[in-house]
Amino acid sequence: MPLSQDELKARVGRAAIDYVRPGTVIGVGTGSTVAHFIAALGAMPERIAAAVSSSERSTAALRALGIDVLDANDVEHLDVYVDGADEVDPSGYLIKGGGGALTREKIVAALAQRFVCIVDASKAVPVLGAFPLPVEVVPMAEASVRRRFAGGVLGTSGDAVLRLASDGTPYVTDNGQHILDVHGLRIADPVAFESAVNDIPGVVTVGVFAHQKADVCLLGTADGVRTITY
Ligand SMILES: O=C[C@H](O)[C@H](O)[C@H](O)COP(=O)(O)O
Repeated sequence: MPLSQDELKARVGRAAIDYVRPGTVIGVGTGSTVAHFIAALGAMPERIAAAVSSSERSTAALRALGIDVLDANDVEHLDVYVDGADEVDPSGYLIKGGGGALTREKIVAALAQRFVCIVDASKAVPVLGAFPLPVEVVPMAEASVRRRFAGGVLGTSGDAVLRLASDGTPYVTDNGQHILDVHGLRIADPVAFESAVNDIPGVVTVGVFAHQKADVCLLGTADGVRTITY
């Protein structure tokens, strides 16, 4: 029987423990794949000293396991940051933010020496953009940012849709902002594209992680966990 997507996520979550040195402070991402990594952290015989977390959700899960969570302002440097992704391309460039945590994820990733990305094989793509690109925006800029994507950014245009919560109201991030999910993009140059979107007034963070790309990707496949180093 083929392995379920969740089992592939669990395998890479457990495999990422090999990149964690006991006694260090590490960065922890957000999402269903990271939930498996957090569970594995809790089971480490020699524990980490503490974590810096990228979301309220991950903070709660870490604290429930007795793991200390530090404020990012009190940490200058992390050995490693472990997080999932919505898409990963052959260079280790990512789309992230499907779970809404992109801004804090980028902040914590930027503190780390090494970004270990954990994904199941369905996330590997030749070119970023099939997954609707999350863009965190200040609410008063939603219409102008939407128009900018409709008009095209670096030769690719898309339909930016306001993300809604389950009750139909706008989804609100941990930072009190909204998210536009941009459909129909084809991101040929992730580095230039990330910078171009960050320059649009009202954009808090774009979910392209090119300046904070993965250094290592643990890809969960039917044949086992594949390690890709960029
Ligand atoms: O905001 C959420 C994050 O970027 C997640 O890492 C990403 O959406 C992947 O999530 P999952 O591991 O649940 O597929």
